[in-house]
Amino acid sequence: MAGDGDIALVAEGLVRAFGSRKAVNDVSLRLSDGECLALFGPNGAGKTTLLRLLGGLLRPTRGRTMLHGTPLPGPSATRRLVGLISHHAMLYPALTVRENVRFAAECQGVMDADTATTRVLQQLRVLDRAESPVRYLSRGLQQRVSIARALVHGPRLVLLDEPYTGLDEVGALVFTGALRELKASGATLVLITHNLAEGLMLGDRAAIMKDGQIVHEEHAVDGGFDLPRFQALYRSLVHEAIA
Ligand SMILES: Nc1ncnc2c1ncn2[C@@H]1O[C@H](COP(=O)(O)OP(=O)(O)OP(=O)(O)O)[C@@H](O)[C@H]1O
Repeated sequence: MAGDGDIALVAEGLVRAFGSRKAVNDVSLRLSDGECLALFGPNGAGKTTLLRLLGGLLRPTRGRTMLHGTPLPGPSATRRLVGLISHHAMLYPALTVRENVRFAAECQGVMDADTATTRVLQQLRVLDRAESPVRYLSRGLQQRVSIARALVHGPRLVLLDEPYTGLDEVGALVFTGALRELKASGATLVLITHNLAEGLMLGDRAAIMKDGQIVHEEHAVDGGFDLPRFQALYRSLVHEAIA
């Protein structure tokens, strides 16, 4: 699309219906390289559905998503640019940490899967457990391995659905560091979290979803957000939804 050179992700008029219910109802977004959108909203607002549409993991009922000018879901080369991190570890429990991550690297066509695996395990501070079968790891460590697996191929669009669930303080810090590095390398991030402080810390932009629509969006000012003001705004929108 002309003029969209630095726009990594463009979503236009996305609608996704399940039966007669529209889980996502006319959402448009434009995200640049290195930008992080923090996405908030009450349960059932449509956040996960939107994330899956943005990653080309779900086909929209209407509208389209373009990643660097290529429609999603697109060819596998384009799909390889996407990494999804959720709070479900979805690892092979009998395989070791290294085997799980290397297998993902190989499936994603990474040239030197061994080196990439070691690098990402080091980044997530789980290299010392590389030869342990995943089933012997605590839930928090399993979550770090699942993050490593999602990042091993160096995705340019990283979709995060409540990724901090199950991480302790150290795990959360290590993970935040990894996300900052990703952003600095130019990856585009979309982060769903119910923790406003956490989301606003990483986000350059913040959006609130309600009933399938983005009802509020704002950019960070001077590199940050006014947390108390945003919390009050969020509560007023969500309480209005409950009333
Ligand atoms: N596969 C599906 N089939 C039918 N309905 C679905 C499906 N996936 C999602 N929905 C419905 O779409 C709506 C939005 O769900 P979604 O999971 O996107 O919300 P969410 O904002 O991520 O919620 P939460 O904060 O609870 O994770 C809900 O009403 C949900 O029941």
